Amino acid sequence: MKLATALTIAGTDPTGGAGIMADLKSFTARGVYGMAVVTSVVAQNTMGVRAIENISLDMLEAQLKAVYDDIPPMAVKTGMLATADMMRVIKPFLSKATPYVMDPVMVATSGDALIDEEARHHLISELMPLATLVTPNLPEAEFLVGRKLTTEADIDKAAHEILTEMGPKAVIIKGGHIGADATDYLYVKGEERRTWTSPKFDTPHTHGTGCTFSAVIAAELAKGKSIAEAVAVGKAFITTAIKENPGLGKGHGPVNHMAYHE
Ligand SMILES: Nc1ncnc2c1ncn2[C@@H]1O[C@H](COP(=O)(O)OP(=O)(O)O)[C@@H](O)[C@H]1O
Ligand SMILES: Cc1ncc(COP(=O)(O)OP(=O)(O)O)c(N)n1
Repeated sequence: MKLATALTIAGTDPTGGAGIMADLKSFTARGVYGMAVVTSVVAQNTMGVRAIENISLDMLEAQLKAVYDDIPPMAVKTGMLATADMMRVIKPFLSKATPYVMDPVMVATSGDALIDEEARHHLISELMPLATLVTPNLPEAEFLVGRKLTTEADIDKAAHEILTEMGPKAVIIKGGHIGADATDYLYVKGEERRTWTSPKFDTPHTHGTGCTFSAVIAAELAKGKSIAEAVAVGKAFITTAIKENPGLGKGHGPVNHMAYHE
């Protein structure tokens, strides 16, 4: 049986809610064969981040070569990339020929920083031009354009700036942080804006929502879906996953990767 393949390049979460663990669960839930390259080992749980140990650059490259020499992925997703040096190692493995979803992870829900200042800028200048889709939440989009975004018009303007000045094919700005609903705004070069809205659930269990959403989109792109089709599945998946969260942990609990069925 032939399966689509997807690779995540990201950090870990030993409690399984975010990072590589959430990505692999999401790939599997969407029927895609998942592979994973670890960038940082993160001692974290639903209450916060306790310690971070970055993988050496040699080991990072060795993992990437092991994957690409054997099973080149049909889509790639990046999450936590802690330093600019790590991005320099990863960049040669990314190509515009393979769909690439960049989740510009900067800070965990707990408020802990996951990547350093130089890395934030390098993400924009070096990796973003290669991305098929970039998936910032509102604070990440604000960092990208360097100003506060409070209205829909602000979001439109920021998205056009990201597309024209930073070079990805598409950007989706996730609005979980503003408004009464959870509305996400997708902008694909040369196409009309599209939005997806779901009810905003009043729950603390949103750990790993960004990881899960972007991983599902990468899985759908690996199957050959269009960006808009992939986002539609991502939105339906994450909405159900939050709604049906398993209520685990003492802080911001994880979502349910097994709840969504088409
Ligand atoms: N409380 C919530 N209820 C419903 N959907 C949510 C909620 N929080 C986030 N989402 C959705 O989950 C997806 C991932 O969002 P995330 O990266 O966490 O962004 P944000 O930080 O803006 O919430 C988006 O589709 C977002 O709209
Ligand atoms: C290793 C690792 N990567 C990313 C995150 C952030 O997860 P994300 O889904 O963006 O959002 P929250 O977990 O902050 O909801 C993480 N915590 N750990």
